[in-house]
Formats: sequence, C-alpha cells, structure tokens
Amino acid sequence: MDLGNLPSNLKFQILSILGNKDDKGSKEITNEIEVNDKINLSDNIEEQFLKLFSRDSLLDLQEKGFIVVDNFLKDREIIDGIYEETLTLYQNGSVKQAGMNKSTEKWNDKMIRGDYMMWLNKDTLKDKMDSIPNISSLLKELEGVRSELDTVVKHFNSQKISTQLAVYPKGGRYVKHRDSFTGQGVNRRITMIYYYNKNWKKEDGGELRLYTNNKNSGNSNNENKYVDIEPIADRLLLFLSPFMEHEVLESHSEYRMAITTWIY
Ligand SMILES: O=C(O)CCC(=O)C(=O)O
Ligand SMILES: [Fe+2]
Repeated sequence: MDLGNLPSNLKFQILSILGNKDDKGSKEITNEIEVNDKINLSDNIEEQFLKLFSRDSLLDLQEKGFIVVDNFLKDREIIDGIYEETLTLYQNGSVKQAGMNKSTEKWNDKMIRGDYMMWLNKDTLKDKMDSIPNISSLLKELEGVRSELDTVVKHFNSQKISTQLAVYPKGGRYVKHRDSFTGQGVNRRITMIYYYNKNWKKEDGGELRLYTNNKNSGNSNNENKYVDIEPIADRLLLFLSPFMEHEVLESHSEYRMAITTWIY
C-alpha cells in the first residue's frame, strides 16, 4: 500500500496508530500531563546539573527541533557488543516484523515500514538482560539522558520512557511520519535514536530524513526542507517527537540497526 497519495492528516492518523503501539509491560501512568503546548527546554534551567547537554544544545533542541550527539558511548567494545547482541536477537527470532496494531486488527505493510522490532522493557526482559549486557549499558545511558532533562529542566517532569530495537533488512524503509501528536494527553515528547551501524557508508543508504520545519520554535520554514542524518555508529539523535516529521530512506545494507527511546 502506498500512503503517498493520501491527504497528510489521514496519513498521519494511520501512522500514529502504527507509531504509538506501545509496550504492554510499561508502568501505569500516575500523573497525567497534557502535551498540547510548545516544548520549553531553556527557561528556568539548573545549569549546575548540565553534563551531557550544554545550555546551547538544549536551546538548539527547542529551536531547531533536533540535535546530534556523536561519540555518545565512546567505547568500541560496547558498541560492537550492541551490534552482536542485536544480530543474535534478530537471528533467534526475538525481533519481529513491525506492523500496525489496533486491538485485534493487524496490518503489516513493508511499503510503510520495513523494520523488524522488539520492545526493550526492563520488566518484560528481566531474565534476558544478563544475555544482553551491552544493550543494557546503553539503556542505562539513555535513562541518564532522561534524568538529566528532569534534573536540569525543572518543569520537564517526564512521565515514562519506552524503548524499541529495530532492524531494517535490505530494502527496508519507513515512510514520512511523526512519532506523536500534540493535544492527546500523555504523549511522546522527545525521540532519541541511537545508531550503531558498523562502517556505515553512503551506498548503505538508510539515512534518517528529518524535515526541519519545527513548529515548536514559532519560525516555521518551508515544509520540504530537510537534513539527512547518517546512521553511523555511536551517534545519538534527539528530536521533538510531536513537531518533527521524518522518514527512513531505503536501506541497502544487510542490516540497519537502531535503538529508539521515547520520553513521555
Ligand atoms: O531508525 C530511525 O532512524 C527512525 C525510526 C523511526 O522513525 C521510528 O521507529 O519511529
Ligand atoms: Fe519515527
């Protein structure tokens, strides 16, 4: 099925069903907040707690809608370990073809998203965590990003996170979409994608095309402007989930891997 010809609001609705299918094991949300407003990351910040972020990077995230952090883990052994553990999970069938799920309906369409995915949820993976030590250490670092945001940006007050691991086999892509929508109650606010594709080269494709029209900043630009983010090893991309449209371009490598955490 080609969604390209559908009006964009309809396309977004379909993709939101797909994108918002959530991990069942996540904790109950106790303290609901409305995310129908702009995301403010620069007012009343506690600068003394900044470690990973700088004041400017928080401003960039708010105004440009995204930031790229290279050399996130810096440890070659861990990065290679994450790759190997992902390959094992993929080859033993733990990583399943992604599709659209809404109650009993199931709809898989490789033209829309060609990835295989699994939720990485600490509760559901309790006894498996020991077999994926390197992925576990990445998850700790990603939790650290969340806690820095909560500590530095007093009003940020994150509600939960969820994480998925995705593998795109050759030919895989994911059409243009947003990861969440404003005005729907508790929702994804920040998308963080960690890439660990060894020796990625231009011919491998699979770049993340990020449309830079960020309505969070109040200076929206041309809808069609974009940047292509190369999914190179040890790169962490952060963007504002409700404001940034993006797509995964067709991947030509054998496996294109990513671990994505959403902060709500
Ligand atoms: O892997 C990527 O670069 C992006 C994946 C994505 O957009 C998603 O899973 O919602
Ligand atoms: Fe996405």
